[in-house]
Amino acid sequence: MAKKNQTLGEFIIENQEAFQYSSGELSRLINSIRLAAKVVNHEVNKAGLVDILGAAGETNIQGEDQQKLDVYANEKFIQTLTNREIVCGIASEENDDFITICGQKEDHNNKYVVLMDPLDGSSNIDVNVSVGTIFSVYRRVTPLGTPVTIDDFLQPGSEQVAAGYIVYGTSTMLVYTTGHGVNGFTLNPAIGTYYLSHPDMKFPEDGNIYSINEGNYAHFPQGVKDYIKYCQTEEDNRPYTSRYIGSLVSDIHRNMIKGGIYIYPKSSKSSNGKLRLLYECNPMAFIVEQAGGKASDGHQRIMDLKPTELHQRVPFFCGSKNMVEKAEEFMKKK
Ligand SMILES: O=P(O)(O)OC[C@H]1O[C@](O)(COP(=O)(O)O)[C@@H](O)[C@@H]1O
Ligand SMILES: [Mg+2]
Ligand SMILES: [Mg+2]
Repeated sequence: MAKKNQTLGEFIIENQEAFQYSSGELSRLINSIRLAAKVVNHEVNKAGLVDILGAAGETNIQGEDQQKLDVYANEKFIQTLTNREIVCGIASEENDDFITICGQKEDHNNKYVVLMDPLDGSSNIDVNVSVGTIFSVYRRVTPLGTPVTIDDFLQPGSEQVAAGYIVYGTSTMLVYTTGHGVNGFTLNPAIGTYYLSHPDMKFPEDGNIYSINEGNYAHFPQGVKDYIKYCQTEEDNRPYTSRYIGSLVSDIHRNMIKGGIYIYPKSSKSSNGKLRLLYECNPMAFIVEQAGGKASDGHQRIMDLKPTELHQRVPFFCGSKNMVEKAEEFMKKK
């Protein structure tokens, strides 16, 4: 049983056996993410003092202006994961294609691939609003000793062996699952150690917070418009409260603690919405489901979707189980 204030290191070792493939590699992988997150956290915390604010001057494959912190975080996570000899491939929001990691012995014998959003909530970096990092881990499907292929990355979310996020907010927290519940660890920056502050996190089945960028209302499907009206109607425990930070990690983290629903739907401006299936929606869906919540594209379970492209986007409905089911009812009607 997870002991409050246990360190992340202790927790990882103690729970290693629970992992079906436990041979220590996944523990080393989580440990390397823990380390890279500390390095990024250090930079985030002093963002105004060092030359890390603003655009980096490049655009990524999504056509977005990369922020300096996007590039910095991307480099730190790739470096740390590569140095630890655990991954055979990495895919990132900031890299057009996946990266093959052949290992120091160049034998392609590592078992895991990592997909990541190194810096989530980029539009909030320069305005000192919380941002995050999201990661998703799979066992490779191609034979050991051969270079990874796209097949190792295009696996349905239900095949994830671990997923998590780091939120760089008023405090820095690492929240993750290996399929045995969800646990949250808070970083004590003075000593650089994460402590178990949120054992066995549970997503309330109901809540009264809805999170959606209503600025796009005119372009939303009718089902979403009707659900927003439902949230705003004076009835039962409604109207709900509208909360939207604009950082996926922070919006879902808040809703997981308080109860609520986050929606980034498709719209007449973006036929598949904005969020990326492989390194935003799948990992958040794994965590949310492990905490008792629900995640779909408005119709189908996110983790049942068969990915076809590295950077594909999907509509995302995620949060308290009863609230997501209500929103899906409205989507069905239209
Ligand atoms: O500004 P919008 O259109 O509401 O989009 C906000 C959403 O886009 C994101 O910033 C996309 O993620 P990145 O910042 O990693 O590109 C989410 O974190 C957030 O929920
Ligand atoms: Mg993101
Ligand atoms: Mg990002």
